[in-house]
Amino acid sequence: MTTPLTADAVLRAAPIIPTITIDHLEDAVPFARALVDGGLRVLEITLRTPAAMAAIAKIARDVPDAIVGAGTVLTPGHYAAVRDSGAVFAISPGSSPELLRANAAACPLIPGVATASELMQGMQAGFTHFKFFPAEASGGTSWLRAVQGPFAEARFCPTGGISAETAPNYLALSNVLTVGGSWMLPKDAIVARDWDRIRQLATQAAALHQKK
Ligand SMILES: O=C(O)C(=O)C[C@H](O)[C@H](O)COP(=O)(O)O
Repeated sequence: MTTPLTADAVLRAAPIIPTITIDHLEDAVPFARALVDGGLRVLEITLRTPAAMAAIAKIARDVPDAIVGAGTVLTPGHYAAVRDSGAVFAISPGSSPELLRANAAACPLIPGVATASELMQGMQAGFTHFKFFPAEASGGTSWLRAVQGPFAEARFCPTGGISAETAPNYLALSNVLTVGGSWMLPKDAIVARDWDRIRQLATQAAALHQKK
């Protein structure tokens, strides 16, 4: 078995992490290939559909350049299933004491936070890398700037309500390693299986990267 990537390496591997919901398992590989070909290799597959877990396993097997992880990891049970599915990382919109106790050695867990208290709980449990969710609704770049002082070691993947227009403002912050979002995945393109369009939108999203 290969050495697992750290949360830091996962979040530094691409400037933007698309948050992907897979309705049809047969879409998983062409969808992932389009994103990777466009320059977005870190993929968050949300556990919102019955196909999600099998989609992660298929992408892990068939798209070797992808760094595929699971999103919407809400419970230790989800985390354990994700770890066994071939996911390289697990990311959560929030954090519970039970989830923070998960042994994250084999598959880095990136818990979600939206308050200073949640950040303190996560850091006390040994985490330094977090999803900031829901980013726009929780204070956006102002929140991230405000926590730089008291929580200098914390690093973030802000997600939730971010667009192509606002992503560069987040990427300019020193405590932001990457930005998550679904703005480059329009529903009509997915339904039409227009993977060329997804690849073009991924290319545009990857170009937002400024200095990371
Ligand atoms: O399901 C999860 O684990 C989440 O954390 C939520 C997703 O990351 C956001 O829904 C993506 O945000 P949008 O770019 O606003 O679509």
